[in-house]
Amino acid sequence: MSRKKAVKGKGSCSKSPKASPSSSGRSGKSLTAAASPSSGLVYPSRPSISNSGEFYDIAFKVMLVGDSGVGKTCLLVRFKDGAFLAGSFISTVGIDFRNKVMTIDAVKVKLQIWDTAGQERFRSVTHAYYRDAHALLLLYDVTNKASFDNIRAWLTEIHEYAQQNVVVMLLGNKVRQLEFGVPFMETSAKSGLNVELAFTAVAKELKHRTMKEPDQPKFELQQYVDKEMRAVGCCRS
Ligand SMILES: Nc1nc2c(ncn2[C@@H]2O[C@H](COP(=O)(O)OP(=O)(O)OP(=O)(O)O)[C@@H](O)[C@H]2O)c(=O)[nH]1
Ligand SMILES: [Mg+2]
Repeated sequence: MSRKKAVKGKGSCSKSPKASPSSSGRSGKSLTAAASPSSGLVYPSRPSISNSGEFYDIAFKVMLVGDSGVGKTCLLVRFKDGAFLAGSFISTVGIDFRNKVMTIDAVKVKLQIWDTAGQERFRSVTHAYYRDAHALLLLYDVTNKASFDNIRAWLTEIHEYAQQNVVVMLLGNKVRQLEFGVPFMETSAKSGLNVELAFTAVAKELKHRTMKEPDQPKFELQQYVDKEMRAVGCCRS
């Protein structure tokens, strides 16, 4: 299988407005070029020159959808650049994309990730891109009930505009928002998700408080939970 180089898109997390498909900027140009193959799936046959210079074997289009403010742009920036740009919220205008090449089972997989505007007024723009998407990440904000209540409406749109076999994943974002000033984690009594961990973490905290050794570092409950979740790939049942 021959390899192709990935072409860079751009994006930012609440930093600058995104280009709409009609814009003439760099993003707008990338968008036109990337949107053209109707199958969406790309099996490159020969290498080509690009900005990012990364080779890949196979490419997929992934779309981020969900209410405005749930954190789609931030999630993409975190995934692409490993950074969280906190600060004033600037809503995405239209649609934009960024590429990331990952190695999955020794295969270089390029994800072309489309960051859509959650605002209602851009819906007709984003609908046009659903058809080519191989996967949709549907986000809600765990601190915003309305964004969760709207999931059903988003799924209706997805069923209407996306391909039938599109991969859909629901993501509850902002789980580290500690606005109540207490450690936080998500659990599921039904699946068992994180249940063991929740009780273990509390037991550890209590034990450390009770049996405090003077030269031992302070036990940080949230840090422990984060570390354990990372160690098991986030989810334990
Ligand atoms: N605490 C916390 N804040 C977040 C998180 N993700 C995003 N935010 C904040 O939420 C706000 C909205 O984030 P965006 O990523 O711009 O939201 P969006 O879904 O792209 O919104 P639209 O572009 O309007 O559709 C910003 O102020 C971010 O800093 C998170 O995981 N935790
Ligand atoms: Mg955005």
